Amino acid sequence: MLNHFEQRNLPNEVDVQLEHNVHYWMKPPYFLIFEKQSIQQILELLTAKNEDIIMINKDHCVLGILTSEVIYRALLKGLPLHQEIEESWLQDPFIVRADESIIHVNFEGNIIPVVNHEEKLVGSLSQKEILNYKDYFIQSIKHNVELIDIILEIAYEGVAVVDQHGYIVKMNKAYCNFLGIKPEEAIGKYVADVIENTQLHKTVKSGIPERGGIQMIQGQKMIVHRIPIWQNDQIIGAIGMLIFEGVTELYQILENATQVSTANNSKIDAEYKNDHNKRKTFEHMVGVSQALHVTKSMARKAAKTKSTVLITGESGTGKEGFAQAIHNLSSRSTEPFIAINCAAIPEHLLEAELFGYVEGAFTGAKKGGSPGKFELANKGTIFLDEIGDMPLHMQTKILRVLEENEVVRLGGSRSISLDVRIIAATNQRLEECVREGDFREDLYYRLNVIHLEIPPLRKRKEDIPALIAHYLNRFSKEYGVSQKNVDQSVMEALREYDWPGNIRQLMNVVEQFINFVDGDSINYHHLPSVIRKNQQTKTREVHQPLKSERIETEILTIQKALEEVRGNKTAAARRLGIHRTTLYKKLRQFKIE
Ligand SMILES: Nc1ncnc2c1ncn2[C@@H]1O[C@H](COP(=O)(O)OP(=O)(O)OP(=O)(O)O)[C@@H](O)[C@H]1O
Repeated sequence: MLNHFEQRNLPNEVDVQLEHNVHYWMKPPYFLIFEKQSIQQILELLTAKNEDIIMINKDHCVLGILTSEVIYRALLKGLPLHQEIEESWLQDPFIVRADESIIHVNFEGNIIPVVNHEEKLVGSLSQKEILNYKDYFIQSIKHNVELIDIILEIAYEGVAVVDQHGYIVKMNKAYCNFLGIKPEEAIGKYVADVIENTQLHKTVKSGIPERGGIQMIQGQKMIVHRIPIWQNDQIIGAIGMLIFEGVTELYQILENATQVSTANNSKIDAEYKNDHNKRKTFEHMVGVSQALHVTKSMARKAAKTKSTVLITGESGTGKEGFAQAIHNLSSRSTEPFIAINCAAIPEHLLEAELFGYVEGAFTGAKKGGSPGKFELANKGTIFLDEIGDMPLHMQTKILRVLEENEVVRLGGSRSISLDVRIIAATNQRLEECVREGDFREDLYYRLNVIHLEIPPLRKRKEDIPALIAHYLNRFSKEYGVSQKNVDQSVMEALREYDWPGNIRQLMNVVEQFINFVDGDSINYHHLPSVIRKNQQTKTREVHQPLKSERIETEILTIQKALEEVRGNKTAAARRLGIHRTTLYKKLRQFKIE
């Protein structure tokens, strides 16, 4: 009887992928039978196995499932036992692919055939196996939830979580103890009715994270963090944390820390302040978006290598900041970081700037000559900004320096060997420049060893509230004015704006707020007119295709900026927070007079 089973060429185990890459191994036996069997043969098999049967062809492709019910019905009709099974008797099976999640498996029916990507049978799943797994899955979810609860409960910090409307969904023991209430007296209530002086209901509206804020609770100054929770570009709630046991504990920690630092680290501190504070590190790159985290983590990896890095991104996205942060994290951090903007230096001076010159190399050359940026960057890093704007003949010379690791000063003949790490940046699409013959292909590949693409601000809007808060704080300290609050309508307009000048433009807007807003509150009418207009245009044209909408907003923004400065392009570029060359490019591209 068993010769009806065909198990040749079938794998011993099948790997069915579950959620989160958990794998489930299926084991034989397979309840299989080839096509064209007689009723009698099938009947014997069903009696022996008490399972439904998967019918397959010679290629192990599933033809269908045969149930005992169908066979008995055939016999009742009076069909002879030697009658061959007909294809029409087969039931369409519910098939699962080997890489599918078992969570989504419909477990009606006894056996579910599992097929590979070619639709060939690779195994089967029984109802029992699926139910076992579902039990296991539910248990593991329960376990994770319990684990989170335990972590929250043992934490010293008070933790409260609110939903997007400001209603409490979780409050741990530490917070409840501090407030002197039971969790059930807090959960489901509006947070402002439970926690004194809370701002969490505002955090879910503004999206501004606050770390180390001071909040008076029960007459005591508490240190709090308020962190919005984002999901798919939407705020879905916020977490509030009470840190330490009030400010006294913080002072204690601070005192301990400063004692240690003055005793042992004063020299290191002074060096740190002198050197690092002048330059950016990754901590200076503010933002909470996934896109920024991914870019930072790639850049941290790049810092550990010696390779050339090409940073691309729109103007004002932070390319130079990233270049400095990479240098500061690299083994060259104590050596020079020399930046040069290739677009800002007139073509005839660029060569002398980069490679230096010897005495008498040209009229007006300094006595004794002068080293170029490459020499100055020796052992450190040179940052070649706007490399896409470099003239072709200079590209050839840069390539030679890269290949030979040495420079010859202008007018000189002696080669000076160099050990310089190169980080180049551009806001142009270099592949296109290569295609159009404006950029050397060999130099492009030489520079593009590690490519870091910094996303524009409009593609990481979660960063906007954090950046606004950061710059409000920084500029109010710099200008010695009191902290200002941002009205919700202002934050909405700022979040909706596309920021063509990216973070540089955002900085300028915040600086204007600090300089021109008299009271403590920044309201809608304080917004620059381009941002107000943008929001109005967006609301009007919500049904238009996204691309044309963005272009139109950009044109409006540029036109408005030009009007405001009576056509002065340098001033308009400054106002927009973009480089002058970028403005010229955009004027040409959009045919703005
Ligand atoms: N993530 C960030 N957090 C805080 N400030 C930032 C961030 N990214 C950029 N900035 C600030 O924005 C300004 C512009 O950054 P940067 O000069 O590095 O941009 P860029 O891409 O090199 O611009 P360009 O292409 O015009 O030269 C700088 O003042 C920088 O400090």
